[in-house]
Amino acid sequence: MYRHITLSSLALAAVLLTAAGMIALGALHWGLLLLLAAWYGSHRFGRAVVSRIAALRHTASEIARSGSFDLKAEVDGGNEFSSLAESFNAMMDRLRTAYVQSQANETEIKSLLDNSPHLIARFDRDLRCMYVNRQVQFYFDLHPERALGKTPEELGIRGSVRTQMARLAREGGEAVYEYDHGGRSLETHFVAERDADGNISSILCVTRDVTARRVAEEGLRLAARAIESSDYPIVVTSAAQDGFLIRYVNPAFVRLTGYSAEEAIGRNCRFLHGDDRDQPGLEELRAALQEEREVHVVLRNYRKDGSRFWNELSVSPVRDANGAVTHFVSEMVDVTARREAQEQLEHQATHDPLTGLPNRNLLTDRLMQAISYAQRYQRMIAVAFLDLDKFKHVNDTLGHDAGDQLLKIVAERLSDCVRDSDTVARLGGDEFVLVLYDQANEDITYHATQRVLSSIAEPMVIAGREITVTCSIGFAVYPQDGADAETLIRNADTAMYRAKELGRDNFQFYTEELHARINERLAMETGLRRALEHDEFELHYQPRVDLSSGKVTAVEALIRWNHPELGQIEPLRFVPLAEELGLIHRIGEWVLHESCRQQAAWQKAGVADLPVSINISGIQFVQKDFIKLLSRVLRETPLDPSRLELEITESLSMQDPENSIRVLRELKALGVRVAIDDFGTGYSNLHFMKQFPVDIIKLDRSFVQDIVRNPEDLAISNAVISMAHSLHLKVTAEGVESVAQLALLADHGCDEMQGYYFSPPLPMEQCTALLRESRTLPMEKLGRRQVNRTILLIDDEPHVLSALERILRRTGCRILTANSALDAFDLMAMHEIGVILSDQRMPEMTGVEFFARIRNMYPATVRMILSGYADVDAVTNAINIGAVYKFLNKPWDANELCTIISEAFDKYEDDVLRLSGGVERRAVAC
Ligand SMILES: Nc1nc2c(ncn2[C@@H]2O[C@H](COP(=O)(O)O[C@H]3[C@@H](O)[C@H](n4cnc5c(=O)[nH]c(N)nc54)O[C@@H]3COP(=O)(O)O)[C@@H](O)[C@H]2O)c(=O)[nH]1
Repeated sequence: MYRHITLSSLALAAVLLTAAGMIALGALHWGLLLLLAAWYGSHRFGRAVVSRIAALRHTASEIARSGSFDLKAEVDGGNEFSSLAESFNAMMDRLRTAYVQSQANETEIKSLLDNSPHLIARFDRDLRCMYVNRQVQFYFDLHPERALGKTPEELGIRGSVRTQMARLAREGGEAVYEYDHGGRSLETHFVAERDADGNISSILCVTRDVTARRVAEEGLRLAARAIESSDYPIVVTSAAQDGFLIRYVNPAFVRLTGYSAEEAIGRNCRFLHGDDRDQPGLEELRAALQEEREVHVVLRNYRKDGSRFWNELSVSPVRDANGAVTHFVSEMVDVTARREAQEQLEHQATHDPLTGLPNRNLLTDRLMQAISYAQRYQRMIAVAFLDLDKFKHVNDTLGHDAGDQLLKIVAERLSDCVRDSDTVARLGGDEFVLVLYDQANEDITYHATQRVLSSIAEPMVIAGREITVTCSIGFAVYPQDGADAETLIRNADTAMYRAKELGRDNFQFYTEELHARINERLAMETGLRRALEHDEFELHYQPRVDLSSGKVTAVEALIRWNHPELGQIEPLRFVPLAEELGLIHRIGEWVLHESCRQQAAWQKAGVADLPVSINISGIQFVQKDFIKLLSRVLRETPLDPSRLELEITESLSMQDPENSIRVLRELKALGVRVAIDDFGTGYSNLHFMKQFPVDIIKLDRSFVQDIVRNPEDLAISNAVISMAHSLHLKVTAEGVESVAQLALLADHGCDEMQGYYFSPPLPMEQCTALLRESRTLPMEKLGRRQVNRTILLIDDEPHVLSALERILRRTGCRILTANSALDAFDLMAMHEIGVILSDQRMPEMTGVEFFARIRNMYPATVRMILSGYADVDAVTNAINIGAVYKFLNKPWDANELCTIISEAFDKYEDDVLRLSGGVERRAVAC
């Protein structure tokens, strides 16, 4: 029984184990039913075990009913049934563990499938949906349960996809298929699954949405196409760690730079900068690349052929998914045309269009910069204001084109005269400004100025004619003459005016005194405009004297301006200003009227009937209706035209000689007398002089001033007198101040004199008195007195002179003495001297030097040196050139000296005779 029970128990255990196995496989329900069946089967094993088995069965059926693995079989009694119950309980524990694990796995798989972003489905061979995860909701808008059992068509899958699935279900294999579904791009991976026998059991489908990827790919494709076909050059470079090397260039880059893609790729973009590395944009670009940020710069780049272009460059970093910069994309825009247009505009705003030089704006800018530099480093700057002399004349005579050409040449010459670092600007017209930086001293400025003056004065060929212009320059120096650009330019301008006043073709530095003069000029400008209305002008009269009779032959009317504050102003200070201001016509007319009126008054009053001469300004002379005006005034006064004399300067008459001839002829036709004033200072053309219908030539004061001592002045005066006489003109010497000048001029045949020696210009009343008393020049003053055999002794030691005088009295000749060479000149001018005995050592000049001059002025004189010292070279030279006849030593032998002097007079008389071509010896009485 026991064995039977045991066997029964074993059979039961086997059944239970089988049941357990079934349970373990997940068929718990069925296991319990089998257990009950086994239990019924074992009923036959006896009633003894019935109750235990009943208990065990009860436990098992409770477990089956409740599904709870926590119920336990009773394990008491210590027999086989207890052991069975224990095993039962242990089995249930393991079943519970397996069950829990299986539940967890199932949940996990379901969760994985449901959480997959892809749609996963399985179809059976008949293509009915067996399984689908919950993504079906997203992809096909279906609840998963409603999809089960559906065919692809019922799920909306048709056409080629459906055909593909059917093929796989038939033939097996796998396939990837992309298709459009409801506007989205889906990609499904189909796999035909096989069972253990290798038969196709199902089709597994994994579908994913590739819309975003496709859009991105399309975007990339379009971007690549756009970049390739873009007109703007595009360059992609690597990031810093890879050395910013070019990875890509588009065709527009190739077109712009001339570099092929192969030549550019792998290089750093810096090859596009050439040697032009010092560009502000490059600094900015480098900083932006280091800081991995966008940047926009404009650079000068160079093509493969070396030509320059302006590149407006925009660089942007490209970042990867992690935000790290991997590349830079640069877009280039060729802005050369725009830049050049802009540069041209800027150039036009800052440069003079004719010469290309900086204009006033740029000049002021540069000067301001220079001043701040000079201030910091204690340097000097010279500002030169330059104005061409008589540029207007070139414009008027040759035309504006020629004037423009001249200005361009001047601009080039000025630029060549200064350093590259200096500035040459044109302010307009014929005004230029030079800024000479860093002038260590005035010497440097002086040399630069000399260069400018001589360079401008070089002849130039314009409109087929060679012309020469000069310029006047004024300087102002920083810091002493001004602390700002405007003041410096203004003061340089002031100095330039001074240079003009001083006769042009020179330069002047600005001074405070000049400033005062300019202020005065401004005051004069204002005053001059109202001077006529306020009756501030007056005429003074200076007599002219005939040198053969000593009588007054004419009076010259000279204007004076009685300024209410500045007092009496001489004409040289205001006439040029009146010319400049265009007031000279009215003033000239007043002078003409007043002088004619005065002459008529003197005539009427019986004071004198002499011509009155007036000065005519160049502007009046070329005035169209000048002759008409003259006739009117002569008529109104009324005045006999022969009683009016007009003085025109030599330089004015020679400016346009043909026109002068025409006007002078008209004047002559009117019956007016004409004098050429300041003769010798201009450049007379004798060919024209011959044709000038004039009456008098006035020898300029500058030659008269030094005529007694200066052989050249004497020679010029002589030449003027000879030339005038050969043209049958009279000569008036101007500015005669001394008897010596007078004597010498008379001796050389001068016809008239005017000067302080006889009378200064006098106010009308005083002149009337002079004329009324018929004052004359004493005749004894006229010409050198001729007394036979006159000797001149010259020595600065009075006792030597008296000793010589004592000895030479024996010779019977007239003895004149002088303590200096200068006194000797005067005596020579006034007397006819045959022999001169001079000391060698004198304060003003040596005896040899004195004789060299005398030889030129009075060639017939016999010149001897009497000296205690012998400068052998000088004396030998003097004897060789004929300046000295004999050299005598101190102390002298009285008899021998008298003999030598007598022989010297013989020689003089022979020479005079020979030179005059005469036959008679002049008086020889001693
Ligand atoms: N258009 C006009 N110009 C005029 C007029 N009046 C004068 N002028 C011009 O001014 C120049 C200077 O004149 P002024 O200062 O009057 O000088 C004259 C004399 O004073 C001076 N002079 C005469 N004698 C002497 C002398 O012995 N020594 C000396 N130092 N100066 C002397 O010379 C001037 C006369 O010169 P000139 O006319 O050349 O005969 C004057 O030259 C005119 O150009 C006017 O009304 N209109």
